[in-house]
Amino acid sequence: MIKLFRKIDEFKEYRRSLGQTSIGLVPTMGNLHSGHLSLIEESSKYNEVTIVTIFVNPLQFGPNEDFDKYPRTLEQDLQSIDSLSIEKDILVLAPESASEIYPNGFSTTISISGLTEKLCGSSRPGHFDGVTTVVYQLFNITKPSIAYFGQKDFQQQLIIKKMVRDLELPLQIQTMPIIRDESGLAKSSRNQYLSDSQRTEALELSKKISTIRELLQESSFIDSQISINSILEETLRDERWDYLEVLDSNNLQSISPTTNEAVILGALKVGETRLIDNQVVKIIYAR
Ligand SMILES: Nc1ncnc2c1ncn2[C@@H]1O[C@H](COP(=O)(O)OP(=O)(O)OP(=O)(O)O)[C@@H](O)[C@H]1O
Ligand SMILES: CC(C)(CO)[C@@H](O)C(=O)[O-]
Ligand code: BAL
Repeated sequence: MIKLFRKIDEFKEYRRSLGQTSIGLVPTMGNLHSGHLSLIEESSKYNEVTIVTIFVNPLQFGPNEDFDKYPRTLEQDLQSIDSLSIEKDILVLAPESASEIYPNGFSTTISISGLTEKLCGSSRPGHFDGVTTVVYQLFNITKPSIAYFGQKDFQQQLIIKKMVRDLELPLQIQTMPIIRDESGLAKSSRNQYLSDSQRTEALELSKKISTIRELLQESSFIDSQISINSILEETLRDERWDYLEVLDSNNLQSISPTTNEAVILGALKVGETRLIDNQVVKIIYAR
């Protein structure tokens, strides 16, 4: 059964009636695609009740970003969830206005330091404060046992895990693999801004990341370092690239001899659309 809530107070009352049952949370900004649906399916496999939140959070958008044009497609989203034919309960919380989440006078910011300054944090100042503030608020409202996030937003899921550890929040965080289309493009709501030729151009992102992954897999990190550095340097001369980096997947620090897993992260602007992607790879230090 799918049950839609547009008012937080009504949702909270229903949530109280559920008591201690296992609850999985899937926070989204809507315009659901197969990436989101994979999180919903995973949650409903392991939990009695799944809560999907659909909220385009104004706090995480910068002044010149796409908050106004971000696709809002609630009817279609409900149909997509329905088409999964999940037998367990799915609660969809889609607040009718931002004041449901941030009532008049709300003036708190949750701000995590350390992981938030680089990559998307550096090109989108304040973005992660907006994300952690809304996610904390959503955790508080929904009180899940576990929450599901996509690896596509790699930096985001690390930051959320850090928040949960630091504040000792009583829930688990599960990160789910990136769902891609047949061409290798990571599914993203923003893909729909792309023209056909831009979709082709967007493939540079996953291809470049794959090239670096292959280099890391083929040789030891020491051996591959020179070729990787020259790819990074050459790529970043092209202004469409916001970033392309190889970092320790645990803490987003530079790779060191104790790193056992790396993540290659990239952000590419295709026309007006900024897309992100990443791949995780085990590091080989010597052969
Ligand atoms: N391709 C994907 N595979 C797996 N999870 C995904 C994918 N795309 C998004 N998610 C996850 O779904 C959750 C909600 O993401 P969101 O609603 O921002 O979708 P999105 O498609 O990433 O949108 P955007 O285009 O704004 O980046 C996040 O945890 C995100 O990481
Ligand atoms: C986690 C999230 C739903 C918070 O608004 C958003 O950042 C997203 O969709 O990844
Ligand atoms: N999935 C990340 C949300 C954002 O780009 O604002």
